Amino acid sequence: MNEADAFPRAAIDPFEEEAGRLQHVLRTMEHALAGGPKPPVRDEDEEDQDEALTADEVADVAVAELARERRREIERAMREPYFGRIDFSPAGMSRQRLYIGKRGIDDPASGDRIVLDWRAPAASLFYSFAGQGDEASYVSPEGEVRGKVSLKRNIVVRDGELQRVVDSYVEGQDQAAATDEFLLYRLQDAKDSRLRDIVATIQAEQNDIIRADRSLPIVIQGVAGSGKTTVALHRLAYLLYQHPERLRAERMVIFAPSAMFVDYISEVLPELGVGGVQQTTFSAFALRVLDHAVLLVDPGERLRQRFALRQPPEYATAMREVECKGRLETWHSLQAFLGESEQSMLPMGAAVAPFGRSLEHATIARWFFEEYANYPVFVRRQRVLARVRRHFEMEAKAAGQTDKSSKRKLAAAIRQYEERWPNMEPLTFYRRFLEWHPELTTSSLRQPEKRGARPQVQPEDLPLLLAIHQWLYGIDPRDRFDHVVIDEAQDFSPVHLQVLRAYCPSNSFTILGDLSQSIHSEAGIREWSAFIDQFPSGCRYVELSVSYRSTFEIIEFANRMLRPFGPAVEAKPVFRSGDKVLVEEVAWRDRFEAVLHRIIGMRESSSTVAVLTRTEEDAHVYHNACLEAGLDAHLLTADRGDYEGGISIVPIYLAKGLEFDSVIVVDADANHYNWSERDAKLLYVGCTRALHRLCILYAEPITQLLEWTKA
Ligand SMILES: Nc1ncnc2c1ncn2[C@@H]1O[C@H](COP(=O)(O)OP(=O)(O)OP(=O)(O)O)[C@@H](O)[C@H]1O
Repeated sequence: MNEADAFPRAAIDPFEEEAGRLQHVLRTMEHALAGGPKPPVRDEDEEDQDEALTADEVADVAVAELARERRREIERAMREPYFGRIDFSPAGMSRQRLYIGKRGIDDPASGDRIVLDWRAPAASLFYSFAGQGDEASYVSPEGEVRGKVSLKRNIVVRDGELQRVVDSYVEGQDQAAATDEFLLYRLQDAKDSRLRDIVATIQAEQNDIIRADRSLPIVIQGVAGSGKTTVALHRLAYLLYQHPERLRAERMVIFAPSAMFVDYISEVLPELGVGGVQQTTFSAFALRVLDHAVLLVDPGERLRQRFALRQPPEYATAMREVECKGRLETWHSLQAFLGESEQSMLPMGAAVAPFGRSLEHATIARWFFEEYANYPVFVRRQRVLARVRRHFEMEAKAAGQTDKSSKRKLAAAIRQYEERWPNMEPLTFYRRFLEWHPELTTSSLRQPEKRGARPQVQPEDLPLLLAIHQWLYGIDPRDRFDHVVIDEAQDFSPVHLQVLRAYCPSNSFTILGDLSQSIHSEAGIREWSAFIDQFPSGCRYVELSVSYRSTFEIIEFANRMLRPFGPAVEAKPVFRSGDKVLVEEVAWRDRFEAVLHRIIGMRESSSTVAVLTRTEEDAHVYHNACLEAGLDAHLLTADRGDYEGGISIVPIYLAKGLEFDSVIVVDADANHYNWSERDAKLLYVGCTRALHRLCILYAEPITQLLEWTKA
């Protein structure tokens, strides 16, 4: 796009200039639509005849579908063809006006690129240029391109109409304030029920992560609301654009904390034009790989126990087990156990052939332990059995024993030998491993199995079961990933990562989380080094400290909650001021009335409002109160797979990762929140869910955690 300016910019009002340009781009796109290949209209009879299509017809259908998709893309892009412009003069060359959009657009007549895809190398200028001096550069496939920027402009187009033009940098003018103006304008919007893309306002530190080298694993510690999840999704879209030959969407995965969260983030990638990326939870992935041979003990029950106000006595033991199962030492111990188990995998004695020579144990052992040593155990078994079968068949042939009854004898001998091999179910080995470690045996696995019922395991058993599955079966090529994103990674254990690394041999990982939000502490990590150290050949570590979600007042308030509990990376708010955080005492008997009153007030200006309770039991009670008052409120519990927006009643621990325009934290009293790091983190998570308004209700005695913040 080497387009020289048609008009000297100073003489033209930016809005008028962009309105003219927009018309030109829209006309070009209309021409592209009118001139492009028209998909043939198929009648219903034809559609019914799919099975009878010839190869040429199949190819025609594929071409027609491509044409249809291309038209749909252009129609979508016409609603918002671009969102930014940067005027850049590469050294020794004339000025280029670069328009940046969600997708690249070409002028079909001239072949010129009139809009750059946001992921294109030159588009990086739009995100990395922060207006300190006019020098800028970007890395193109040919090398670094240096030059000067003379204009950076944000442009809002909705449904093909120009709405707003904000210059965040104009050569020779002091524009420092305008840099944030557009971001603030975007952040002030009320959000709907889904996470959205941020292509128009990606910040320099986020851009750096999105475009980071795919071959180096990256660990990101980001404060609440710093855009971790959003950035990870944009990174996937970027990597796919950048490496179309090496990466496939279906071989990329994002591990999210819950099915509800998967639903909440499900629209970002399609908005970015990316389909097919796997979005799942670790448990769902593990159960699928294990072919659902085990059932997960109700995960909701574990959460209810973990966040109950008073835990049963056996809870502490269960949590010690969780912690222990996540330690790398346990994984190493499992590997040692599996190494030893290998010795007992091969049946003792010879494979006795019905005709001719039998096979000595030593020969079979050489195959199993030496020749096939690099294969997973089950594959070794299959290869050995195939070789034994061939040997038996050859011996029978040599002995002239090829009639029907000899064949039957042969088959029986092979079956007999096969039956001497031990059972190769991962769970069998896991049970034996637990016998080695009685301190790790969960009550669920100790229970006698009902006939035909699938055994139940806890979430922390799954990584170890997967490790055994890998040892037995290796990795199915269909389960290999080109890139793995782990969100809320502070709740993953070192063993989770150790096991996942086998599914992604390229070590292309994006791992993100926030240690200040680690409310499942026994299950997760305390330091990022627990992950970083697992990549001896290098791993990048980045901290994101600016929170884009919440107002200045909310972030300041939430930060105070954690201060007594040691060093944490504190969130820095974007200077977006809003309402004061309201901390209000209510009489215990009036608490429902107070909440209803607040919900109704907040709902006037918020599309999403959440009432955050300390326990799931409380969430049920508040939900009932809302229903009785005629409010259409949704109860979010651990087994829910979708998130609907509107009014939500949620236990605080399930709200992690979500956000709401307004949040009411209820029952912030000493009975519900102790002076403890875990409860401080719970309140921190709750407060940082709010974008615009935060209200905290308590009945005396107020929790010390709040008392402290008031001091
Ligand atoms: N550059 C940006 N421009 C506009 N909005 C942004 C930007 N970065 C983040 N946001 C917004 O901030 C909010 C928080 O983003 P996100 O949920 O990705 O953060 P997070 O770090 O994963 O938060 P948490 O750890 O609290 O779950 C979202 O509404 C997102 O759209």
